[in-house]
Amino acid sequence: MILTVVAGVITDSSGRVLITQRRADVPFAGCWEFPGGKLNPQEAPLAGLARELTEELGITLTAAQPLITVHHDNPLTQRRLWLSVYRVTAYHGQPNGCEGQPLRWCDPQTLDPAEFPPLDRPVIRALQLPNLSLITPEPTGDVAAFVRQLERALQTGIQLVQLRAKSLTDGEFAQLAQQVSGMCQQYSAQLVFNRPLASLQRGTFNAIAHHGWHLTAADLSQLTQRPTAPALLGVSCHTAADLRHAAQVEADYALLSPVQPTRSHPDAQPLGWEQFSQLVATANLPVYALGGVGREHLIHAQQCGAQGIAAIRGLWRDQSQHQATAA
Ligand SMILES: Nc1nc2c([nH]c(=O)n2[C@@H]2O[C@H](COP(=O)(O)OP(=O)(O)OP(=O)(O)O)[C@@H](O)[C@H]2O)c(=O)[nH]1
Repeated sequence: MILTVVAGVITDSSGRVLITQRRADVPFAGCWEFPGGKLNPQEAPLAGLARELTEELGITLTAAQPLITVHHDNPLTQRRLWLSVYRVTAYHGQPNGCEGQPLRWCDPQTLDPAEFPPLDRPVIRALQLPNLSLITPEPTGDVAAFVRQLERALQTGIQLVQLRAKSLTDGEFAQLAQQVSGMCQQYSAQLVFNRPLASLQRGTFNAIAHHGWHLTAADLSQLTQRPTAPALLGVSCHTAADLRHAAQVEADYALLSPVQPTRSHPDAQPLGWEQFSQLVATANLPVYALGGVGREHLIHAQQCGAQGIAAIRGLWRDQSQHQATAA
């Protein structure tokens, strides 16, 4: 049996999101959740969301966009629950707990998945992650120029940086990472290190503040559970099996590639947008489109269910710099 639930993320003018507390006499009693509920038979998702938000909060929904859809299979009841979460982008009225439920407005970065039903974990991550993820190009010699260009990229609003420098030794990487880490902190950007799993597990870079890990698909396949160390764990995926494994080890997000032909992996067979959206639909974690994409693909990627786009070339230099270089 399939049960479809819709929920809405309502945001106030300072970016806080509204969460509500479940009653004492229902499953996941006392947990916090995003307001919403089960769809009635034959009901369209947005109509169901509008009905639930009126019943629960007394507001009138006027516009919403998909954020993420996640699912859970219960082998005992043989029931699959689909939870489709929308960002509410416009509504009338003032939210109230019409059913007596407590309400709270929270900074998304402070949401604690332990206080929510387990299915909300990727939903919370989707709210905490930005929609652009920069992967740095291989640093070539002039480190100062590399760091200057990174700062320009951060100034365009990049909030998630993957430091990828395959040609550097661990020692050289650590030196560069030290500088990059300081700069990312200055711009409130999250930083993940793309290094072999063994170096990350050895704690080689532990002294460098506030970084997460990014693992290749090969390294992901070595994991049987989420490593305890990184606060943020990103993984590269190319297939449905990779995505399943990423969700099993509770990675925070995946980069799914290549969506389109890309210069960095000329021999790889592109997925195309159709297959990309099919894979994202059952991924159960936020997914970025990677491979031959740039800012101009962001809206399309999100329409395909993605969190956003990840890119080297497409985000390292903005369009005006490309034109200046070409001129
Ligand atoms: N609304 C909502 N439901 C969620 C979230 N996360 C999550 O796992 N669920 C699950 O989705 C289902 C929603 O069922 P519900 O009982 O709250 O739905 P409802 O408002 O239609 O209630 P009713 O059956 O009493 O009328 C529950 O199994 C709940 O645990 C969430 O963030 N928001």
